[in-house]
Amino acid sequence: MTLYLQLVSTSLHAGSPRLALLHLRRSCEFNPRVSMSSYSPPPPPPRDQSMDTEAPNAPITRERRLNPDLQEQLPKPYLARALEAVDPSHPQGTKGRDPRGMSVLQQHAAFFDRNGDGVIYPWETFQGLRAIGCGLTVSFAFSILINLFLSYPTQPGWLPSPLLSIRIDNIHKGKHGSDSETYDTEGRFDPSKFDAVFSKYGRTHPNALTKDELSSMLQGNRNTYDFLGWLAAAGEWLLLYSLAKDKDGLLQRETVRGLFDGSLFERLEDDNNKKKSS
Ligand code: HEM
Ligand SMILES: [Ca+2]
Repeated sequence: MTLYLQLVSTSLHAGSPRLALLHLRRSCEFNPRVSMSSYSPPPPPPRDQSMDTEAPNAPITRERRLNPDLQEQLPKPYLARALEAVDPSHPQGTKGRDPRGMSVLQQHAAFFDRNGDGVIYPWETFQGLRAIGCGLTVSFAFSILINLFLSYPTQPGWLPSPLLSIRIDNIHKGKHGSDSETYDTEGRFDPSKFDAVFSKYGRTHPNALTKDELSSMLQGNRNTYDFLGWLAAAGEWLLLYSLAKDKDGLLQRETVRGLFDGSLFERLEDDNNKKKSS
């Protein structure tokens, strides 16, 4: 092509516009031999890294994976749900259950409000624990511990409750650190955090945790120096594991989803009543 353009200029200088025109047309014609041999593809555009969930220099991000396709499995997974504990197989939450206007965290606690007055006394926690199949000693110890821990932060004012009552309207104030962050600060259910429990730690089964995986999760969720949070989270998850693991020793995703909205407690109570009456 450069050759033809040179010929155009020579022809013009030689006063031959027709010849110049001919060379100009040739220069514009497609010449596959020339173009194939000298063609080099443009460099690929730089790879878009903005969606990466793994950083090469932070191997922990490769070890504890996120599910990059969650939004194809559940609408708006980033949106914390106030009333329903949703996941890809339950996009509407627990079917046929009335949340009674309560946040997902309130529903979790309300199972233990045995007379439905919005307040949980230690003996109600004890009765609730007994109802879902906990032994006498465990129920006694946990009812004291849970009410000791949650009573003061959930009171409406500065005064502590002498009877260690827990107020369900303020239960979000009982949140502690080193948890899975599935409940948000206001007690909603965050589907993306719930999914991360299993994408990060469910290595042997995608939708369940082994005992060892549960222990790694408890370690992984630890915030620095948050000793109370470590203890509380360990107490919650280990009690859950002992109550609701399946026959293979796995903590199933569906069991944990039910834990969050409290429907698991209702199911365990039913199972326990059936066992007693048979
Ligand atoms: C069998 C009884 C119970 C079990 C197995 C249990 C288990 C759990 C688990 C596994 C969590 C999630 C923690 C995380 O996201 O890492 C949790 C959170 C919570 N539970 Fe329970 N729970 C029980 C009873 C109660 C009771 C009686 C109350 C209060 C009345 C209560 C209040 C809370 C609160 C406030 C949270 C939020 C903690 C946070 O995310 O920081 N739970 N529970
Ligand atoms: Ca009550």
